[in-house]
Amino acid sequence: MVVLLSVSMVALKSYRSHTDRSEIIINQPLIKDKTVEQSRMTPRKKSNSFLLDEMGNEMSVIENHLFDLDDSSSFVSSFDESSFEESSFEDSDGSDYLLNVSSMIFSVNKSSNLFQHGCYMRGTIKGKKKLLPKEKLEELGCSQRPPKAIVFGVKKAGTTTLKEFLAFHPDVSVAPKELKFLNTNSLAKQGLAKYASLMPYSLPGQIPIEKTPGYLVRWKCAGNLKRMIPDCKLIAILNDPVHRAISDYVHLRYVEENRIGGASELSPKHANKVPHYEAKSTFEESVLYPNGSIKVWNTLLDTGLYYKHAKFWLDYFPAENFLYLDANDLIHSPVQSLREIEKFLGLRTFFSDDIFHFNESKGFYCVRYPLYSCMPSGKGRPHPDVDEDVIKQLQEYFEPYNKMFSQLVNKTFSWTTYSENFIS
Ligand SMILES: Nc1ncnc2c1ncn2[C@@H]1O[C@H](COP(=O)(O)OS(=O)(=O)O)[C@@H](OP(=O)(O)O)[C@H]1O
Repeated sequence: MVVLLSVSMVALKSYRSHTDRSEIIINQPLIKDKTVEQSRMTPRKKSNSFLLDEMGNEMSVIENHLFDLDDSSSFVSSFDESSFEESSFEDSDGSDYLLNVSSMIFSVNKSSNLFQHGCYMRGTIKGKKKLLPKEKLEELGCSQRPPKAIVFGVKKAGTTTLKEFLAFHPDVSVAPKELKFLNTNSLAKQGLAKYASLMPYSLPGQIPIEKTPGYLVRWKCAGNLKRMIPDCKLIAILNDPVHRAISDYVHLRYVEENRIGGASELSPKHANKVPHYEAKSTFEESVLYPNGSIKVWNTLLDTGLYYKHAKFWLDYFPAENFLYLDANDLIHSPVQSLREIEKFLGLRTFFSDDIFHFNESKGFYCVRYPLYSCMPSGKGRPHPDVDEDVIKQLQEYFEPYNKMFSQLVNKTFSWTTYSENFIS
């Protein structure tokens, strides 16, 4: 019990260190007669650990944090009462320990608006957002508005993570799913009102954003968007085209083998179109003919011709409407990428280092405050070992296009030039 109380103090301190208006109070220890260590070793049940939002909804935050705990073996092995107490009061580490606390329930004071985000309550069950009551929506001027900005590229460059990160900004309202609205002419013809009806609610001052990373390479989307939202801002995150192709290949094989949504990408009806996807049993076979020449028409590769795609879009929107980010920056310094977006969209500065923590086991930054959020399990799949000569051949193929793209957008990317030892 003594241990539980001391852990409670730590948790309280951790939250307070992050917000002035923290109203979070410890409600009660969940497991009264176990030590923290015992409870940490117990397989977690959803019902064992949750956070209540203002409206009394369970939030998945602690559940997610527990997932993290399983990854942090060094912490588990070094854990004991004294080390916990000793190190837990260090400022930056305190909140990490908070992530590992499973043995209590927090409740949020009803007067706190810590978990309100725009027209929603954030972080209700399974991370879903819950719309505010109707009267409140009216009072705040909430409505479904068409996007003012779109994350329009590129598939497998970290767009989901970017969207998840952006969703924390108080001045944006992000569509939780890819709308793919511009992909289909018949849908796009239904116009702005239809587009808006698919978007999340936003406050008058918020920027509504959707992310569909396929837009960049589907050229008809440019015309469809221009007709509806001629001043739309367009953001793309771009990774090394060789790495991207491998990631896309892994994704397609997974889709194919599991026959899940998206299988149409491999459907034979597309086989005569150029470009189209081809994912054979190995990556090498997918991108090279038996004689060793490159299948340039394969969407796995065509998508990485950023110069070609960006140039096409420039016929529809002025250069200042585009922001191209380097995926490696998002991986290594998410705040830098997000600040670039804030500047581009004219948003106030919100993102800072203490919002993120580096998840060692995933190898990526995740959000740790105000709610834990990390990439879903479908991301970060292991990549196959690709023949080094094939990698080199693809790098040689892409490099001239990478350079042309850099000139076009006046920016150097970490993958613009492949050095001798470039690791894909
Ligand atoms: N936090 C973080 N920072 C930077 N990059 C990250 C992060 N999380 C995931 N990833 C990488 O994103 C890859 C998936 O990209 P997308 O989300 O664009 O995929 S998708 O097009 O929506 O399917 C995914 O590719 P794979 O590793 O091939 O799965 C990850 O490498």
